[in-house]
Amino acid sequence: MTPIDGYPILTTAAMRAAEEACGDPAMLMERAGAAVAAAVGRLAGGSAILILCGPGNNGGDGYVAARLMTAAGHAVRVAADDEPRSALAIDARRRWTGPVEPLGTALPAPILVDALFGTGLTRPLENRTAAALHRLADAASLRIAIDLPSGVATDDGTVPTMPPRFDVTLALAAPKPAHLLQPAARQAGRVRVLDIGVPVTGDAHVLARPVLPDPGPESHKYSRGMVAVVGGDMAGAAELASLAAMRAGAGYVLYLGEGQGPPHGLVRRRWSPDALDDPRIGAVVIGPGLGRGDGTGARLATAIGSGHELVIDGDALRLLDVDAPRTATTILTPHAGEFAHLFGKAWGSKIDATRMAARRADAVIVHKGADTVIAAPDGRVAVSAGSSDWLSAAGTGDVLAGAAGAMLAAGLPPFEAAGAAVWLHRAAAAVCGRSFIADDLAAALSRVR
Ligand SMILES: NC(=O)C1=CN([C@@H]2O[C@H](COP(=O)(O)OP(=O)(O)OC[C@H]3O[C@@H](n4cnc5c(N)ncnc54)[C@H](O)[C@@H]3O)[C@@H](O)[C@H]2O)[C@H](O)CC1
Ligand SMILES: [K+]
Repeated sequence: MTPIDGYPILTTAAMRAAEEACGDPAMLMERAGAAVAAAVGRLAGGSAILILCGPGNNGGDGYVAARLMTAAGHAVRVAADDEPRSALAIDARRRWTGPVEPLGTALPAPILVDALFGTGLTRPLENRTAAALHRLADAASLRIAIDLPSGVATDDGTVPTMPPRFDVTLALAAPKPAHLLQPAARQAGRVRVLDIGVPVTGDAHVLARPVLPDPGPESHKYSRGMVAVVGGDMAGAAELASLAAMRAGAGYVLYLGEGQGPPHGLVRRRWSPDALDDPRIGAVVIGPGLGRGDGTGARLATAIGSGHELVIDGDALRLLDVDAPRTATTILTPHAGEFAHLFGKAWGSKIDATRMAARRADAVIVHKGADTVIAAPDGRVAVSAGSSDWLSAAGTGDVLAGAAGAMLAAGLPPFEAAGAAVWLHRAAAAVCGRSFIADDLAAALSRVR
């Protein structure tokens, strides 16, 4: 049972290919069932367990786990409506010698294990199946899904049938898109991977703890990274981005706009067309509080023309022509609305859509949300899991843009810089707890840095 950070994310097709490359499928199901039995046995303590088994190999895993847990002394019952269909599941069912209760009349148990459907779900659950699953889950004190909560679409995280909210989901071999993408991810609860000896690789990964650029004895403010934040109509947003860049570790932050006041470490200058001429600038952040008034387009054109590495956020995303050639390394940080404005209707999952957008814009894209997806033009993807719902507040995007600027200016390549910023932002939100404001979030970057 390992946490998912850093794991490759596999679609159904990729998972099947990985399984097929592994040889004997019966042995794989036995290993999957054994891994489930060990994990559920540990989570259950001595409590009674009810396993719901479906007609495919997800159900097969359930029958194997039921047999092994019973042999290990656990009190296990099995409920199923459909006879198994796949050869593997038929064999697993045959080797379960206990009774199989109908789902509709099965009595609840404190530990509910959902082995109804996994990666093979092709349509919504039948009403009676969904009703039984919800009834038994509601009555349980611990709900565990095997591979996926039954009812979610593996590859895009949509929910053909809304499953109950699980406490734990045991992903077999690797996480799948539905473990990370909303709304499915929310229903999965804590996701842990069970290693069943299937080697997995891919170019999409769960965002892992970054290696952050720390200063050394030889460091000075410019070597730590100089960030220029271009201000505009709303000084507060650009100031928040500036503060976040400082808190994320930049050695020198230059705020180019109106307004004054603390922090005293922030260098303030009015915007001028030659304001970005300083070659020591490592990254320019533009968009937070830029507004849409006169001159904002010219500021964006100056920033793009400066050749400095760029973080383009907020209002600047409304002005940007994503298809126009750019020479500078660029990170774009759209939320869903900005993403739709820039790239039109999304195709496929959020992972697919973000990957295609990164190729098209030739930029690293941070597609924000409760399931932030980061994609690079070369096809690499990182997905952030488990961010705080309290991040849905004004100004938190400005903080992310500033942090991304700091990471770029410190010398991280753009995909790594974006990932590091998203990680720090999420970690800062976690230490802020509930109902924080964007200023608290920016301040908390220092604590998680
Ligand atoms: N990852 C691994 O290495 C291993 C995974 N295993 C488990 O196998 C399942 C996937 O099995 P599969 O048989 O392909 O799919 P399902 O069990 O999810 O169900 C398919 C089964 O159900 C029918 N069906 C689909 N949708 C519905 C519906 N809404 N209502 C009724 N019936 C439906 C479909 O036609 C099929 O007959 C994976 O998740 C793992 O749990 C293996 O153990 C091997 C190792
Ligand atoms: K399941």
